[in-house]
Amino acid sequence: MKLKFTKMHGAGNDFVVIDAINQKIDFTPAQWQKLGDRRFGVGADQILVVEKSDVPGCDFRYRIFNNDGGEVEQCGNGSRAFVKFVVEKGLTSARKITVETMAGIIAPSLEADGSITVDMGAPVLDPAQVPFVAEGLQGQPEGRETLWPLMLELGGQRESVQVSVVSMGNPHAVQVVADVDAAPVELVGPLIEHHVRFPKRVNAGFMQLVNRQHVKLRVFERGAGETLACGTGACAAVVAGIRRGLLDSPVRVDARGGQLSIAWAGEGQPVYLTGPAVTVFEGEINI
Ligand SMILES: N[C@@H](CCC[C@H](N)C(=O)O)C(=O)O
Repeated sequence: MKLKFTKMHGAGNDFVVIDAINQKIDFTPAQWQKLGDRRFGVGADQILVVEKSDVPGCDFRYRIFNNDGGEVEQCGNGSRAFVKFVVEKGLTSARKITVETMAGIIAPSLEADGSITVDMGAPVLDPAQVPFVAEGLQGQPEGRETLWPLMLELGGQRESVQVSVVSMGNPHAVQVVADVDAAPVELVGPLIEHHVRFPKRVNAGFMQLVNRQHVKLRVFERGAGETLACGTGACAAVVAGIRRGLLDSPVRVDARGGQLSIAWAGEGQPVYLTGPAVTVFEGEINI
């Protein structure tokens, strides 16, 4: 079939966005992979699908596929692209929408100046629900937060790293590093992503503290590798930093592909993600 798509990005985290309200979509994992493939397909970190929602009060349903073909629960940068897409395509005239995701309901708003803020919902902090297997491990209490040791096999050596575990609908393991540019993201990221204590795998964040309201962040994403920015990763990192008493809301997050801003008022409260969304081009592919 010929599929119409839009290529978009949010701070360099790139997406193929598909209107599945006006096109019939029933793809296999191999077809999602082809759309995400930078050589044999279009190329993207994630493929975002716009559908109608059956949930009362929800404007749309938002589905997310990593470029490895797997469907996942949430994507923060993608949610900004989502609202821009449905407004630009005339699928809604509202600028604030409610969107059903696999992880619950989120509410992105497109402002007149083009900026987009998303109510991402409250973070999940119970390790078992991340999910993270904490049994048998001794967490290190630090303020109200617990840091968990993760044992990694690095070139025949065993090394322990300390991570905070947070779910923003999808799982994150965040560690603080002294210098994010020197952090071994490509080496350590896959080991954390596939660590046995994360039964659904995990997104691995590496955060450098610049000051109490400014961090630098790199994320090795589950199912996509290192991306130029990760919206839920930025939310999780800031939540972890605030809980550890290292950061104060709002926090500027510098990713390699752009800048995000995260605000969080504390436990039980929603996380607000603000940043850009850009339409790059429209296309059609035989799939
Ligand atoms: N880039 C995203 C996250 C996409 C999903 C993630 N790789 C996962 O598997 O959970 C973001 O901006 O949040």
